[in-house]
Amino acid sequence: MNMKGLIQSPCSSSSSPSAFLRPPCLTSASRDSKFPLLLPQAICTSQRIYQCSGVHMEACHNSYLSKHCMVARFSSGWSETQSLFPKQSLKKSLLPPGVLVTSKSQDVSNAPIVGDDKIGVLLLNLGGPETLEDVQPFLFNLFADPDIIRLPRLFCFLQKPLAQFISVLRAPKSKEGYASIGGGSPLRRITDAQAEELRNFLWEKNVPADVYVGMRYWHPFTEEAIEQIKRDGITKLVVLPLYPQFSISTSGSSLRLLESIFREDEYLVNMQHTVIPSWYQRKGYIKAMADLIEKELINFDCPEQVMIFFSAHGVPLAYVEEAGDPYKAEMEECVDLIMEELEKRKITNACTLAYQSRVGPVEWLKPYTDETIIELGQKGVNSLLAVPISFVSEHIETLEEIDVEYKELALKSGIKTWGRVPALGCEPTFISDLADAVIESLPYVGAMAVSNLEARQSLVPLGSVEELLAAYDSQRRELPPPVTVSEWGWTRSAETWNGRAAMLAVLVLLALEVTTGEGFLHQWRVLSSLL
Ligand SMILES: C=CC1=C(C)c2cc3[nH]c(cc4nc(cc5[nH]c(cc1n2)c(C)c5CCC(=O)O)C(CCC(=O)O)=C4C)c(C)c3C=C
Ligand SMILES: [Fe+2]
Repeated sequence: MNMKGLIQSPCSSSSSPSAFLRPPCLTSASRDSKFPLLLPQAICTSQRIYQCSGVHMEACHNSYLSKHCMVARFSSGWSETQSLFPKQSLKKSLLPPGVLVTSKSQDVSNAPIVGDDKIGVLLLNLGGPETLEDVQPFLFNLFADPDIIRLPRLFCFLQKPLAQFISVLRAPKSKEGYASIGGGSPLRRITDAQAEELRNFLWEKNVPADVYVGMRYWHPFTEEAIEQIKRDGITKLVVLPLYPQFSISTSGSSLRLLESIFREDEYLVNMQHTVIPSWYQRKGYIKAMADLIEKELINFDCPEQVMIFFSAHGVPLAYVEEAGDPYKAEMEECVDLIMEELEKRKITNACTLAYQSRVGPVEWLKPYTDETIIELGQKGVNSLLAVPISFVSEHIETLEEIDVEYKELALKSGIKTWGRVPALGCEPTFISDLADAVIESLPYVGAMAVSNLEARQSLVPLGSVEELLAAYDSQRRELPPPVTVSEWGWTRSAETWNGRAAMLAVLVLLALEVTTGEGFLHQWRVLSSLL
C-alpha cells in the first residue's frame, strides 16, 4: 500500500502511526515496487511472444492494471526453469511485477479450450465444523498442519500430539463461538452454493465444466473431492483457491496438500491442470466489493463521514517477514484497488486497514483490528463500516468476531454508528468473474508434458506453484508457533511471555511423555491413540 497516503483523515483528529488512514481523493502511487509474483495468467488480455535464449517470454498486456506482465515459458521442463530462476532468485526484486513462471510444452494460443476434454474446477477452501462435536477434531486438523504450526525440525514428531493437546484445550472457547452462530460453521453450505453458481455461469458461458469443493480441514476434504474428480473422469482441471489473496497459511497449505496427493497418484500425474493462485486484482472481484460497500454506505445518515474499515484475517508477522508470505502486500494492493474503484464513483471516504483474529503468543500483522477500533474511537471517529476482506463467505470471524465483539468494542470506544458489509457469497458479479478467470486460464491447462521424474516432483500447477511456494517459503523455516494454550496475562506483553512459557512447558511435557511413556496425556489416552 502506498504509505504516502498516511496523512490525516478528515474523520480523525490526528494521523495514526499504526493504522493506515487513506484521505479522500488520494490515489495511490505506483504499486510496482511491492507487487510480487502472483498476477494470474488469467487476467492477460493480449499476448506477444518473445524468444530469448531458448525461453519464450510472453508479454501479456493487462488492460486493467495498464501494465505488462511476463509469463516465462520453457520448452523442456523444470530444470531449465531452475537454471534461469534459481529458487532463491525468484524473489520480488528479480522478477518484474506480475510474473508467473510456468513450464509449458505447447503453445497456449493453439490449445483447445474444451474439445473432447472433461473439464473440472476444484475450489479449495478451509472448511469448518458443522456441529459442536466436530469442533475439536476440526481444530486438531488445523493445528496438525505444518503451515499453521511449524515446529522446530527436532520436534516435528510432536506435531500431532501437540495438535491434539491444543485442540482439546481450545475446543471449549471455539465451541462457544460456533454455538453463538447457530451450532456450526456455514462454510460448507456457502461454498457448495458458490460451486453451484460457478457451474451455472460456466455453462452459460459455453464451458461445460463440473465444479468440486475440497476443504483443507473438514468435510468434504480435498482427498474426497479428488476421488470424485477421478470417478468422473475429469481430464483438465483448474484449481481455484477461494482466497482472494495468497497466504502460505491458506492457499499455500491447500496447494501443498494437493501437490502431495498428485505426486502419489498415477491418474493425477497424467491429468492436465493449472492453478489460479490469487485473484484479488480481478476487475469483477474489485467491482463486486465496491458495489457492496457503496450499497452499505447508503444506510448511514451521513455516508460521506463514514470511515471504511477493512478488516483482514491476520497471519503471524514471521510468515511475511521470515517466510516471504505475499499476503500483506496483496492485501494492501487489494484495498488500494477497491478504493480506486470507489473514487471512480465519486466515493472518497477515508479508509483504514487492520488485521483481526490473532491467536497465540507471537506478533501478528499490525495494526490489530481491536486496537485500531479503540484508537479511532479516541480520535473522534463517529461511524465505521467494517469490510471483511480476506475471505469470500460469512464465517465465524464475520458473524461472531466482527458482528458481536468488534461492534461492541466500537460502541464502547465512542463510535456512534456501526455497519458491516456482507461477505461476497454468491454475488453474481463476483461469481461471473470467477467463471471468466477459469475460462481465461483454460488455455494454460496442462501446457507442460509430465514426462520426467523432476516434473513429477512438482505437479501443482505443472511446476509453477511449487516454484511459487518455493519463492516465498523456500527453506520451510521454523516459524514461531502462532497458538497459545493459555491466556492468563493482563497485558499484551505478559500474555506474550505467558504464552511462550506455556508453549515451552507443553513441549517439555510432551517430550517427557513420549520418552517415558507416562504422563497426563497417556492417562487421558490422548497420546497412546496417536503414537
Ligand atoms: C484468509 C483467511 C485466513 C487466514 C490467513 C487464516 C490464518 C490462520 N488461522 C489460524 C487459526 C484458526 N483459524 C480458524 C478458523 C478459520 N480461519 C479462517 C480463515 C483464515 N485463517 C476461516 C475461514 C476459518 C473458519 C471459520 C469457520 O466459520 O469455521 C480457527 C478456528 C476457529 C477459532 O477457534 O477461532 C483457528 C484456531 C491461524 C493460527 C492462522 C495462521 C497461521
Ligand atoms: Fe484462521
